[in-house]
Amino acid sequence: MIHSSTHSSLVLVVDDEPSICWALERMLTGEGHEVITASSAEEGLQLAKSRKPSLVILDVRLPKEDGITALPKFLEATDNAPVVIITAFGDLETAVAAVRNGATDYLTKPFKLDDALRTCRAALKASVNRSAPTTTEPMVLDQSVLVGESPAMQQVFRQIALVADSDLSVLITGETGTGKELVAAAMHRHSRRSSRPYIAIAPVAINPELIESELFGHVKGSFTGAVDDRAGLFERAEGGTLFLDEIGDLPLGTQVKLLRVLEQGQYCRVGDVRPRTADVRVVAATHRDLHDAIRRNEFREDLFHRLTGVQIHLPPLRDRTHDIEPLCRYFLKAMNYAAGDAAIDERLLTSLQERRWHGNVRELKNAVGHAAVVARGRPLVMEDFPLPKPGREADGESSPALEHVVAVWVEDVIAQENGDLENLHAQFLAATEPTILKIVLSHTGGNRAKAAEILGIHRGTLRDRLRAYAMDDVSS
Ligand SMILES: Nc1ncnc2c1ncn2[C@@H]1O[C@H](COP(=O)(O)OP(=O)(O)OP(=O)(O)O)[C@@H](O)[C@H]1O
Repeated sequence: MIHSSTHSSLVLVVDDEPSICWALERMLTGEGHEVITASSAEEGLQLAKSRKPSLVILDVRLPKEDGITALPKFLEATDNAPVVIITAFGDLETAVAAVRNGATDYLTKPFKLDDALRTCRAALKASVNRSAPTTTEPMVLDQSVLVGESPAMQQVFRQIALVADSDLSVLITGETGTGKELVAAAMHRHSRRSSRPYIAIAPVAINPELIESELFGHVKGSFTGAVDDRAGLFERAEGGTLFLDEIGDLPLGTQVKLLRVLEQGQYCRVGDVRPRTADVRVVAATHRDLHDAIRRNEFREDLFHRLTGVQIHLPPLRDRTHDIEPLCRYFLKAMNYAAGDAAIDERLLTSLQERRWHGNVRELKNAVGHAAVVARGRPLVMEDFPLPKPGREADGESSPALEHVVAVWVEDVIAQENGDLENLHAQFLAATEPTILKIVLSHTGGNRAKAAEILGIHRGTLRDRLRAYAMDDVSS
């Protein structure tokens, strides 16, 4: 429940949709404010000059001059009153342009009145300490590479726009392939650090013994192989942004040192006692549940709080099916696909929206690429798409941990058996099946009929398998 504000203010709403003006007017007069409305930027500016409102709510899509272009004029006309931008076509570039041009906040249609109210209240409160925007040059709205029309992505765009220019550390969460790295890059691109380096690394990809040296650098002779003084990533990213992917896999010892950088802005090269100062914004990402990692003592709680100045969550693609059409169109356009907009019809779209997409946007992107090659310029059909990536349907989540273990196992076998690799599938079954059989049989108290039912195999097959693994003694 939202509590009422105490002061009455004059609010100007500029929107060419009467229903929006009406809803906002009702909401704000209910709060004790006076509301005036205009249906174009020109009309709104006249009112802004003559009435000097304390808050302007400004739509982006207006009949003649658009809201983003008109925004600096509203700031001038109202002596920097807060402006909340509203748009039905919120994309990242619009959000960033709005904030750059001096908007206090950003709302995407359709919005909940409660959210709008909260935003207006915060904007009115902020108006007291408001200073002029640093730039009044309208930002060029270029093609966004972070595609999304779903309310969830609109919320992500809004968060990026509002925090891009701050130095708050950011934690981006979401399943694999949801676009975490893309969000980190967008945040850097739209920050005042954009002319400085953006460095992305995944600590899991680095030899654990070398992580600290990679991050902080080392001095000559500090360990075998340290033949020279070497700058680490913090030093190389000076003034810019460091993106740490899969932060949940960072060793505990390194977590302590990272915490120090975040808290004190200082670090030492490995083997050196001289602290160095870091001016680096850290953006981290993880697909893991860090609360769970904290419970298991695998992740430091203090570091978690330090990293989450702001948390941005990217929902799985199956929970934002609205994004599937614009993403497909974007990927096809990027490939210059001949069939253009006709490439996807309603039927295909429905089938694509029904898929689980366990590999999220990455899987969709690869699938569209595959389909485009198969279809060779004609409109796409479902048969052109590769089979779905398997995932755990039971809880609707893929299991990256399991995937990882399997990947490590397979790669190990390949590395060990180098030349004479054969029967890999049988080897994998032999390595994993006894465990499954043992656990299911113990669950059924040794009842084979029940176990076969749970496993979804014939009782005779189960008997043969147990014999093959010399597990005959587990029975009933
Ligand atoms: N909203 C989006 N618009 C356009 N492309 C996207 C979007 N989201 C993801 N992609 C594309 O999908 C692929 C995967 O994205 P990305 O690497 O950012 O995901 P991730 O969440 O960091 O994955 P992982 O956890 O596996 O590292 C990339 O090719 C990226 O360009």
